[in-house]
Amino acid sequence: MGYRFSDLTQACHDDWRAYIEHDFVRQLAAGTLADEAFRHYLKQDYLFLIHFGRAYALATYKSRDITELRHSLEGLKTIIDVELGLHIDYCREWGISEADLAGLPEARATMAYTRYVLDTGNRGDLLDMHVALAPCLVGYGVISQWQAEQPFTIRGDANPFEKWLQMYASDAFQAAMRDEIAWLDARLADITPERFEQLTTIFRDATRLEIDFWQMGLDLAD
Ligand SMILES: Cc1ncc(CN)c(N)n1
Repeated sequence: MGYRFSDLTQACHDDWRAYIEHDFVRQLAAGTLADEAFRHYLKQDYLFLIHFGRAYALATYKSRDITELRHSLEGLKTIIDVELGLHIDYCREWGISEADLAGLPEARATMAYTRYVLDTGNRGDLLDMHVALAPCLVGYGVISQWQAEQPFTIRGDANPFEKWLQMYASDAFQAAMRDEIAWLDARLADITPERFEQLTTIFRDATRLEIDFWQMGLDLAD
């Protein structure tokens, strides 16, 4: 049959574009996002990343051989060492201490998205799990590329969110995104149309939950 990752984004085209080109993404790129919206997002993203670390740990547990184990471990390390470590330092720069982060109430959008991914991983196999994780890892890499192409994007000191933009444009993050796409392409190459439909549902659900996460930031929703 020969499916690829791009077939998933194509099958969910409208939701995927609504996620990649969301107002929150545009305002970050233009440097016009309200500070409070960004702080709210940063706090909830800390909780999100903790649960995503757990999800990658589950993917590691579900691995069947050394290749899968290594791949899942790379994902886990990207979340814990690269993203979460930078995130804690970055929150401090925005006036949010580790003590603040430790006591945060979880917003409903955070709960819905993270528990959806964990549930998908629990009941499914490694491919279900990676497809549920793809809007996160691949999505932010694609968002960074999209922002780089927009005429309204401001880079450098003039943009208060420059460091956030840098993180997802970084070679380390972009390489992790490419690896994930290659891994998915290899697994999607020999699945049936029925299996592709199942995976499309998971990919669409996770993408829509990412949209809700951006919106939660804009609305300061709890
Ligand atoms: C909600 C969300 N989605 C994705 C990412 C990028 N790993 C993130 N930090 N936060």
